[in-house]
Amino acid sequence: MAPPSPQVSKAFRAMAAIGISEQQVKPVLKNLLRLYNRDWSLIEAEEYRALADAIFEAEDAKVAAEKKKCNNYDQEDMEAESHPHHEPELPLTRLRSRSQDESPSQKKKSLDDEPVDNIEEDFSVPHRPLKRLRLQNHECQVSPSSNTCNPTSGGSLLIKPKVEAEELLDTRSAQQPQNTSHSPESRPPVSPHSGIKDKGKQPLISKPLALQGKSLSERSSNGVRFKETAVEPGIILMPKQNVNSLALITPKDEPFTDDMAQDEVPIAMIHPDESDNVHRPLLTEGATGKQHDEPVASQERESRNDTPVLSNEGSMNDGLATIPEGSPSNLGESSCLEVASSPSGEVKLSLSCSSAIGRPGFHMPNLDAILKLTEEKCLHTYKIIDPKFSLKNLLGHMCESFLELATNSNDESQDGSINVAPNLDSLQRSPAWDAVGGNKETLCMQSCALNGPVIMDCPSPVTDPEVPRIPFTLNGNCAQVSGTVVSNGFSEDNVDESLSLVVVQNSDLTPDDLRTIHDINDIARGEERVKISWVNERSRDRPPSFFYISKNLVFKDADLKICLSSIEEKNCCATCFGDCVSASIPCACAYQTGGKFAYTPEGLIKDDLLEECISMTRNPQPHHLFYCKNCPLERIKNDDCLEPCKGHLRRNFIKECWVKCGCHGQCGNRVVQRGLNCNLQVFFTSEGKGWGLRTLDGLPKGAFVCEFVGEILTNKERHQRKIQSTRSGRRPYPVLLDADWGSKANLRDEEALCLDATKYGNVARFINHRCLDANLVPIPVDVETPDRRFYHVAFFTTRKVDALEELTWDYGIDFDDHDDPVKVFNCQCGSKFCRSMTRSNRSRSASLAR
Ligand SMILES: C[S@@+](CC[C@H](N)C(=O)[O-])C[C@H]1O[C@@H](n2cnc3c(N)ncnc32)[C@H](O)[C@@H]1O
Repeated sequence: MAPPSPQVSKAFRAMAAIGISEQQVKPVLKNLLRLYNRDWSLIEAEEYRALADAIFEAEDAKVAAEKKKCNNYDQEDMEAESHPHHEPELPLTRLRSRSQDESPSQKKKSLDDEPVDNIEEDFSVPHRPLKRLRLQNHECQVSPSSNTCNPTSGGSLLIKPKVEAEELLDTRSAQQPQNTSHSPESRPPVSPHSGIKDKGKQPLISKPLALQGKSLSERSSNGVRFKETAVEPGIILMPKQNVNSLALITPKDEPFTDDMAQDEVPIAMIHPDESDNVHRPLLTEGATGKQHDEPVASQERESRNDTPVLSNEGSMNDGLATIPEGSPSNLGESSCLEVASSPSGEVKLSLSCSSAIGRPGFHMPNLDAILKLTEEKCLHTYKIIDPKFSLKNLLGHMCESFLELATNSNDESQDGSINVAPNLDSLQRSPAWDAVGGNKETLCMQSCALNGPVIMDCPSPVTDPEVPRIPFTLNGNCAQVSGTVVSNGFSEDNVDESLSLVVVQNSDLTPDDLRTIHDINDIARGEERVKISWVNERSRDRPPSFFYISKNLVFKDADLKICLSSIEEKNCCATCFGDCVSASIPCACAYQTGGKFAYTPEGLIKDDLLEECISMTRNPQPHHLFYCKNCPLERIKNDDCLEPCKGHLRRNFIKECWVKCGCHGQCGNRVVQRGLNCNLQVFFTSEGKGWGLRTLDGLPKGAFVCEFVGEILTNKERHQRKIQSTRSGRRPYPVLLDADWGSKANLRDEEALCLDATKYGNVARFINHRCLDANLVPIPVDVETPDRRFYHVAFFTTRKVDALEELTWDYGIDFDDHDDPVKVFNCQCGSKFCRSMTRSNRSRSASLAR
């Protein structure tokens, strides 16, 4: 047993001095370390004040949760009596839950249940049995007994979507007492990749809410448990109530959630001075939509600090120069900030958020609430500690700065830092973009004000192409277009496009803009054998800009050599000729698939192999799993609280013939390497999933559709990107190549690889997730190297797929695993087995029961 680090011991001692036991300290400290990215100075500051606060709040919450629990139990007892035969309608997942209950993972004790002796171990490299087992497609829960490695085994695949996504608390957690009995019926459905989902098997403070402003949401039998889920960026999160601006230091971007239970108050808050009026609407008296006549954009000095605020004075229609500042790195790819000023010194700011377009359930939030929530996010993200901080003031400062810079002729930033070009999104929404095709002037439409997709008005024709204009309105709730209020998504019928246009010079287009324009007819830009069209029947959004590659490419550090010399006799069929699949005796390449070729002569994957792959993916058994002693995924976190390997799923591999084989290029055992051959289309989904991929032709069961192509990264690089993407707002879509990690002890970081299609990728980056019954299954395929640290991730149809049906695969997300660093989205897959859906159903019924 390794001793705890001196810092940990010191923290224990400091807490002991104020009467807090190590047992109380440990879980909170662990999570603070995570939250603070192991910045001990934050924890040690002010005599460990943050730590003490978090512990005290956790204790308070325990009491509150206890009360709630009692209430819920009473209610549930009543319900149980009135519905004694209620069964969840997910036989598959229930079945799996049962097996999970029997899994060794279930024997894991909760952190707080551990004897005091074990506490120290948590702060050393864990060589003890898993204290928590988690199983997902990518980070699977495993049995300690399965710590064996199968060199021929496949690996699990992982999409880690949107690390920058914001988190929501799981209201179910807040509303339901923790089920410690783990009865299968009471469990939520599990990830098809996970096989095991053991909620409540250990109390965990995944984030010290005292320092995040989050409320306590759940209490376990012997500790506090915070449950969170995530929501993708673009969704406006509304705190329910009791959420005040926090004046505290929070090292990570952990925004408030809209699932905060009503009686929960964020911990360690310092309430802002009410007299500060921080929650006054940014734009006053403008909620009527009468923007043409209303005065706007004057500077009204705030009494407290003399910063200008935005109010409605003067006409915004005359002489306003619009300066869109499309800065994806700051605002996210679907947002842009616009600054408009008039010669008389009036300045207005407008935030466009196109990701709200077409989002189901979109509604106009209250402006006060938006300001409040944004302030809270600022407080968290930027560690602003002044309780008087106000977004309104900040925006006022921005207007001031704009005026200063705009009127100072010596300031060089006029040409540099303020971009007169529209952002990409604006271009993409342009109805006239196709028509002008990148000519001297380009027309684009701006949409969406502070609070959603609002079409902006453009009453005056543009006369000077050097000064693009987007006269617009920001009235707090919605804007008017030609007399029609458009408040929720594009209402194309109502839009008078001529009034919503702005002239932008072609020279202002970024390379990203231009690339997107080139992609109009073929998103693959000729890189594939077939063209891939795209269509958006719901809005004017265009697909995101990225570099299309049809083959994986090493980014930098990946230790991957593809060389002929590594292909031995046994790895190829040098003596074959013609078509191996039609030969009477299977060649050496069929060895990996049990001496039978994986494909039929028609090029479909054979049914028995396919069914096995599907079953393994949807319902993995313990023997499908292995875990590494020193898991690269855990190691790269460089965490004091190094967790044991969460496990990896074995999969069946397909081995295709290749250049060292004697057969010809059209051999039936060369399917994936020939690339995609289906008529696919990228389209904008109607369910709020963004873009998706569909097939234009019907596909038979077992057909190869495409592979997941991207940059080959080490997981260390992935981790670094993840951190960067959180800052920049870009969304990484990595897929782990962890099939063979177990075959080598101490895999070096350069050997632990994954694929990232965020910037360089193929059409697979558009395939959305579907829980359990997806129509695609990913299968690892060996082509050019027997080294299974790298392989192709190929998608095959799990059943017959109709023309125009969306193609989906199960990312393996465990929507209930709030300890997972992957931030999940609000699943809209529509499957009756949707794991996210059943969770919210449970949440709803729990709240009904209250
Ligand atoms: C690999 S991308 C798929 C393409 C993506 N829809 C787009 O527009 O680029 C994964 C992202 O798509 C969205 N997504 C995928 N499946 C979803 C689902 N079932 N429900 C909601 N959003 C989904 C999530 O935002 C996720 O982070």
